[in-house]
Amino acid sequence: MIEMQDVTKKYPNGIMAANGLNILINQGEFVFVVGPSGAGKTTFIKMIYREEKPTTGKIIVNGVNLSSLKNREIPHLRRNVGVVFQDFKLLPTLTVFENVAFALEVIEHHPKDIKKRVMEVLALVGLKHKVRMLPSELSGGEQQRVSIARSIVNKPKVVIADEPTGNLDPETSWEIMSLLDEINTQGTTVIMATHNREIVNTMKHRVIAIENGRVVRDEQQGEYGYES
Ligand SMILES: Nc1ncnc2c1ncn2[C@@H]1O[C@H](COP(=O)(O)OP(=O)(O)OP(=O)(O)O)[C@@H](O)[C@H]1O
Repeated sequence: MIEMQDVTKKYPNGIMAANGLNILINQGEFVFVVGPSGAGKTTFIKMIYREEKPTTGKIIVNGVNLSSLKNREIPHLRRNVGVVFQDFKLLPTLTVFENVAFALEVIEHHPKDIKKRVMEVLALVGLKHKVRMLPSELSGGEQQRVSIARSIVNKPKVVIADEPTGNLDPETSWEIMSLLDEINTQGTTVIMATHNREIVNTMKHRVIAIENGRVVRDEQQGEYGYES
């Protein structure tokens, strides 16, 4: 359901952030993407939601070949691919409710349906009681919960997370991981780039290691495999 065929990515400065990626990720998998700093993890993730285009090669997401995707079709792709960032990327002037509703409203739902769906996902992430608050009034872990709620509000087939626990303490990181695990258990594919050794080694999911833009390891129930 996510497939990369001979994908390369050369940035204008000449850096090859992807150098012959061939990867197949099936619906419902939970995949950790690991590797040293600068290895190409973020580039890999950005190419899946078309934030970056590959220089050569083919990427297929949910049956859609991203190379032939027109710009006007990108919003449709983004609704099927939820994205979670290390720094949350919430809109600071919008409330918790509005941040989540904003992601949904683009599909022109009835206001009553919007409210129902937003409250449903905020309940799932345990934040029903903070709907009127602004992101600045929340802890880091709570902000990440809002961003997870936003990522799943359109019931995407895939959630991709780039270092979602990078700004969080260990306990809060585990709370976020159990949420992502729950989302995965319900059938959503989860792809997560991380430097967190303990999380990778404890959760025993598929591990894809990238170094210099190449897959150097791809193991089921894999280990983090680096020192830190
Ligand atoms: N927009 C860009 N323009 C030019 N070079 C870039 C750009 N984005 C990333 N790079 C380079 O591509 C390489 C891969 O970067 P990327 O961010 O994908 O690595 P990463 O594995 O996510 O690193 P980290 O673990 O530090 O987040 C790096 O050498 C980086 O400097």
